[in-house]
Amino acid sequence: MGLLIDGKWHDQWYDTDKTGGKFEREAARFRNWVTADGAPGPTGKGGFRAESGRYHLYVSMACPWAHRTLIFRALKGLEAHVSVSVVHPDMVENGWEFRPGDDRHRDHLHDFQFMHQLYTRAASDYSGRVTVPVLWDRQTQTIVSNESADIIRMFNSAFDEIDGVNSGLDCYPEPLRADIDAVNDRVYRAVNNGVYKAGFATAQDKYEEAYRELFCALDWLEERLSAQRYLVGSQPTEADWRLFTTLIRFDAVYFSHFKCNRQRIDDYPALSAFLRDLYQVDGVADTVDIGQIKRHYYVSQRTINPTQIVPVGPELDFSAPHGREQLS
Ligand SMILES: N[C@@H](CCC(=O)N[C@@H](CS)C(=O)NCC(=O)O)C(=O)O
Repeated sequence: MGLLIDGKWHDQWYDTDKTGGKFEREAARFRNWVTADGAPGPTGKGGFRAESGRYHLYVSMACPWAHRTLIFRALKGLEAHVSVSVVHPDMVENGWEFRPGDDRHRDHLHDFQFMHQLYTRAASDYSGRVTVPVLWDRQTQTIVSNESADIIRMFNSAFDEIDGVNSGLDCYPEPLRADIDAVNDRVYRAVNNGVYKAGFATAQDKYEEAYRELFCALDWLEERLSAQRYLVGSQPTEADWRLFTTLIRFDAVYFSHFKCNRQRIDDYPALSAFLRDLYQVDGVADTVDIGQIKRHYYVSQRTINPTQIVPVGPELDFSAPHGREQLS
């Protein structure tokens, strides 16, 4: 675990001293957008036109933020148009790594050994954390974006004119945007990032604050999902998928490793059925790898789990019936 300073790798854990033990996530630095015609998007510069075969996505199967992008790639039928490389789940002194020679964990474009080499290829003096996901442009040899919230919006619509893309699916429909944004905002703060705020806190009060905010939000989501099948509207939207990637990791990792242990998702009737409902959407199960998820957190975060022992349980069955059809 470390970061780049002026293009040089430094092995260091998150610095929570200056924030009194509170974990604060660093903002992503590459914020350009792929658009249908290459015009600039909401941030960054233009020149990134949606083209089949031009872009490459770097992910970890363990990472909830990268997971969002894999789900959108699958739902939108982008597999043939946006290629993927997967880093190895162990993220230790060199940060995210590839394993040249291991086809499952190779950098298919450069055969780099470390993810930080990709960042310095894009910006030789880069300072900051080296995170996944990354959307890479083969044409200009740079990082388009390392912000998952933006990448899923690009995948949702920018490639729609390309043959074979599922252009009929819109997970961020115009009339629902304000509601989706409002749900996203709370879910991000209290749930997606909330589990990390609890797990990475180095002061008791900061952990407890995050814990309370997290379960208060999960109670609110449970109530909302007891009356409706999806968080906003009558089809799954971005809001559902953004919640999904945290829920699927919760009982296996966040409950124990991050001490988010008031209750499991399995103990919430609506949230657990909602989780199974989304898991059973075509193409989604293939994006879920519980083995890599557990391995990454328990092995990589040695300040939390110094023995690096990976728990065997819990038993999880996301394929069981969800019974939520009648809520549609
Ligand atoms: N804002 C980023 C956050 C991505 C992120 O923090 N990814 C984690 C993995 S789950 C990571 O790569 N962490 C490495 C580090 O912080 O050094 C996004 O949503 O794309």
